[in-house]
Amino acid sequence: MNARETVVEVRGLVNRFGAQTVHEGLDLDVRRGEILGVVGGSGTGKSVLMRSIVGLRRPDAGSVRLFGEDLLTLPPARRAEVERRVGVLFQDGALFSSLTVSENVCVPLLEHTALNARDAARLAALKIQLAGLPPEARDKYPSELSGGMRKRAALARALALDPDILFLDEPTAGLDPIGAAAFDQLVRTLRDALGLTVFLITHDLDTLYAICDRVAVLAHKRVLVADTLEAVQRCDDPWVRDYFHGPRGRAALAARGGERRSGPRAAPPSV
Ligand SMILES: Nc1ncnc2c1ncn2[C@@H]1O[C@H](COP(=O)(O)OP(=O)(O)OP(=O)(O)O)[C@@H](O)[C@H]1O
Repeated sequence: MNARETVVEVRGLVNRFGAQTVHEGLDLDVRRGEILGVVGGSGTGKSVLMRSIVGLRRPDAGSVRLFGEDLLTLPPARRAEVERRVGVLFQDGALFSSLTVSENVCVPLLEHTALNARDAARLAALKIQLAGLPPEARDKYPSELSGGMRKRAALARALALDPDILFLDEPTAGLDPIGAAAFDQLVRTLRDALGLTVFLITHDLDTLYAICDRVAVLAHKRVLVADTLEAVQRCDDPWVRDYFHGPRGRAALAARGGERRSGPRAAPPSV
């Protein structure tokens, strides 16, 4: 792994919604093989940043390069090739409610590969297993799953096409502490085993401490700092101070020892 190779390069990003400016000259690099935690107060534009990177939103200015390519200027066939290297888990999971877990995972396989239905279902079964779901989950509908299982089903779908980079938008939100810890470890195991790069939006301090190599803080319409957790914590910004050194930040820090995942998780700071 070349830790310095950049797989996502965002430069001078500007995103506006009417009179509201969400990003103003935002720069960010994501390096191959890292788990980058993306944090920031509610509404600072973490999801909009993710959508801009994966080509779901055309920014008002600036450039986004994914694997060296600007998705928005690529011809459709080339764009589809790059998109195949990207797995996305949206905040709400975004599973099709009328399809079973297996059918949900088959959707990208049938859309982007020449597999027939039977082979797609076989491959989907492997992805479902990889995401830590039992075989009996395959034929269940999303409404029949727990929140944690739904996240895993969405992860299985995000992994369907063997992506090189995984975008996860608050994957542990709403999970109980043990489920959240297990999901974190699954993400790290997948990164280690598959050599994935992970862009992980979170409010969860425990996730940052447990699995992130670097942390990017969104504030003041840009990335305030992107560095190791230790370096970020030294950043002299009021939001960073409150987030990391407020009561919940201290609780998460105190839990960093062996008991980190067995005790209560720090709740997200109110933002
Ligand atoms: N399609 C849209 N139309 C208008 N405004 C939007 C749209 N999408 C996002 N916004 C606004 O952009 C801002 C950033 O939204 P975004 O969802 O990226 O925030 P976030 O940092 O992910 O927040 P949270 O942590 O609460 O999920 C918000 O004020 C939101 O209302």
